[in-house]
Amino acid sequence: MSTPAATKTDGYAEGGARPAARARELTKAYGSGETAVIALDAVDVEIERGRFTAVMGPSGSGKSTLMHCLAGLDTVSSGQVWLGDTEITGLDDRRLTQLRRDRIGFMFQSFNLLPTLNAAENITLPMDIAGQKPDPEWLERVIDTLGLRDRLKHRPAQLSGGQQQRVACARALASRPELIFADEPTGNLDSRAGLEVLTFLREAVDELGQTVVMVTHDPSAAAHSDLVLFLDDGRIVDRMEQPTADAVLGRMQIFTRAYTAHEN
Ligand SMILES: Nc1ncnc2c1ncn2[C@@H]1O[C@H](COP(=O)(O)OP(=O)(O)OP(=O)(O)O)[C@@H](O)[C@H]1O
Repeated sequence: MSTPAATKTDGYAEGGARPAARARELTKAYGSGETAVIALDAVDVEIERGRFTAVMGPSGSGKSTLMHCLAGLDTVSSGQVWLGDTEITGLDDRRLTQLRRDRIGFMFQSFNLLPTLNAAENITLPMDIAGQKPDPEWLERVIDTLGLRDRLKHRPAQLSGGQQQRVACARALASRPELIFADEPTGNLDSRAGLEVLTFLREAVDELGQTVVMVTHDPSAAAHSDLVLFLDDGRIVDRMEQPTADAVLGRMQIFTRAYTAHEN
């Protein structure tokens, strides 16, 4: 059954739970003067803890920029960003790097696995670099939830695309981050492997209590989330709770129609 898009359009969560991340009046411009591109235009958003949020919108609408600014991977032009209770706008590089390392897990379209390391070594690599010890109980749980138990000694070349992405997912989860950002995590996968990854992200939220933010172009991927935020032209223009692929597709088509009407 399709869920109609809610009328609330400011991207703010209902209720009072402490958000995993939030931004206020977040503006990001690339370049300056007449050639400046406003990638994000005074965005207010809250990422709810323990939920799976998808970010959708046309190409160039600002999805990746929003994710990068929320994750402290990119500087903002104005406005404020918080990770948990910590305001990250204004932090120096050293503290920002530390905060990202301690609190955030990343999954990108390219898995960024090291070919010479086996799956187990790839999973713990960021923690090894940081000189941190994974919580063994947690790591075991992640490995089992992701079905990687019998693949731990395999190198990336000996794994399927879906298995490689699961290793990337386990790596993102290994340090038990407060927040996982996934940028098109199914973009390079066939539909079966993509479904596996989405199922595991869902399980990370439902069974492991993680918070996930995923940028995607794919309505059926977004249907695995709890909430879809729609971006257009650097603004959050809509949100949809309990999305279905059909409802998301219908909402995306409104963008396409708007552009076509604009061009004609
Ligand atoms: N480094 C950059 N320099 C200049 N402009 C940029 C840069 N990065 C992004 N932009 C511009 O900012 C806007 C938003 O880009 P962004 O990558 O966030 O969009 P997106 O919604 O993720 O797009 P896509 O779906 O195509 O990946 C676009 O107009 C883009 O051209």
